[in-house]
Amino acid sequence: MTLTQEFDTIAAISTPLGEGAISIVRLSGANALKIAGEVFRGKNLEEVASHTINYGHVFDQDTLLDEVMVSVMRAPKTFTREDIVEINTHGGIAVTQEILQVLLRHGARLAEPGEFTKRAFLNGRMDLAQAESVMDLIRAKTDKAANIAVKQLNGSLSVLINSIRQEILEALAQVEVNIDYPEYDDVETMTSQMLIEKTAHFQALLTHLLATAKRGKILREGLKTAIIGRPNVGKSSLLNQLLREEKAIVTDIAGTTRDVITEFANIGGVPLELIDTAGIRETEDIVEKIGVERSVKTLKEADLILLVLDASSALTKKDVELLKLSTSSHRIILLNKTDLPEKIEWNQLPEGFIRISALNNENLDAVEEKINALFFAGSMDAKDATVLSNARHIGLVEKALAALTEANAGLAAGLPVDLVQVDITRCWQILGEITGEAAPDELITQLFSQFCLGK
Ligand SMILES: Nc1nc2c(c(=O)[nH]1)N(C=O)[C@@H](CNc1ccc(C(=O)N[C@@H](CCC(=O)O)C(=O)O)cc1)CN2
Ligand SMILES: Nc1nc2c(ncn2[C@@H]2O[C@H](COP(=O)(O)OP(=O)(O)OP(=O)(O)O)[C@@H](O)[C@H]2O)c(=O)[nH]1
Ligand SMILES: [Mg+2]
Repeated sequence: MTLTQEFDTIAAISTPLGEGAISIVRLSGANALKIAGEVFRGKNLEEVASHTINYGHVFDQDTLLDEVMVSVMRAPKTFTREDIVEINTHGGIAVTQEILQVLLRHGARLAEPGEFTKRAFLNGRMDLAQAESVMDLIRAKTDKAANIAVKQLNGSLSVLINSIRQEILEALAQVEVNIDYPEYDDVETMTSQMLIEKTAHFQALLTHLLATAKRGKILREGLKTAIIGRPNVGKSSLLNQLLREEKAIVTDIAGTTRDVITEFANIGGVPLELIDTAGIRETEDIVEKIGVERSVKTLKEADLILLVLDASSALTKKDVELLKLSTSSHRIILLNKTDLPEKIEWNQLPEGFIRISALNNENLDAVEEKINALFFAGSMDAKDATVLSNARHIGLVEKALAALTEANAGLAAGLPVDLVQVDITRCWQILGEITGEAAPDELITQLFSQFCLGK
């Protein structure tokens, strides 16, 4: 049984400030019931059963403030592990603020941002990764991002990190045993061999976890997708089709799109940040020239390139150049205008192109399927996989992996075991910062300060 820490009683409005049906003012701490009882007229809150909701009125001295429902939850089975009282008021800025103010006058202290969740963490109800997931969940913009966060709230990442840390600890303990009780003369060699295998194993685990970070980032931020091609091949028409909306101007004049246009589209649950670019060609037009330069830059920064070619004309020098320029990245080649007689030389194209007609909305499903296959290879449906998505966690796993890589290389180069032990211990320490087991106070203060008020 963990003992909770003693803190003063805090209060805050836990719902968004605005006109709504109901707002909640929350109290947490040893005096929550006493303070609420002083302003509430109805049943005696200090006597009602735990986890009940109670009807009554809130008064400021003799002035009636609101008709309310009050939830009473006694420690330790609560979100913060302290006594919690939640006053459900009529949603409205003035009423809710007034009730908060009267609670403050009766001895509660205004909570800092994230302080309820911070107490849940400090009182051992959840670890740091779980607490952070509360914020990730609130900020999630798509259902898939929310799905990652709620799994983390349930402890999936913490369980994984804890088990890796435990394995590392066991390996380190084995080193101690070998050193203290050398049964064989070549104990140093044996220990070193064991650690080479172990560190390689841990490297594999962390590398695997890091690989999920890319997916997490895409789901959170969207996939930067550049639509490129020479003028007039149908890039803007494709953008409009994927958006199912006439966003970009389409004309038969080459050089219609002068600047980069960015729009978000939801393609099979994957948020795409679609970037329509100015057709790439040599040009003397100064405005178009800047547009073309930006297109080339966009192409270099994109996660995905949709290279559009005109199937109704023979390949041009520019097409060939663009094919070369875009090979290194994730690229899908689209042969557009297949509704017209085709003149493009198929045999000069790399395999895997898709024939479409942006004009007639033909075969765009195949484009969506290909995007999913390229980035998620079926893994979008792997609902139970733990995904790294929080930037702080990604950074720490990278650091932990670097420490292991150093250890492994050191062992391979014949460094003494006790030197390498330092790196492995550091890796264990760094991973502990994810769950908060080895997190410095300043970090904790800073993390929770980014929360919203009342959380
Ligand atoms: N009204 C209200 N709704 C809310 C919250 C809240 O604080 N108040 N939450 C706040 O984020 C979320 C729910 N999260 C919660 C998490 C744990 C406990 C809790 O009491 N845990 C106890 C076990 C309770 C039981 O099993 O009966 C515990 O862990 O000991 C409550 C809420 C979302 N909805
Ligand atoms: N037949 C046919 N015409 C198309 C197709 N897609 C686009 N077009 C036409 O091609 C012309 C150019 O289309 P846009 O979408 O403006 O081409 P773009 O690549 O954005 O051109 P720039 O912005 O100038 O680089 C327009 O007249 C479109 O209607 C298609 O699939 N079939
Ligand atoms: Mg265009």
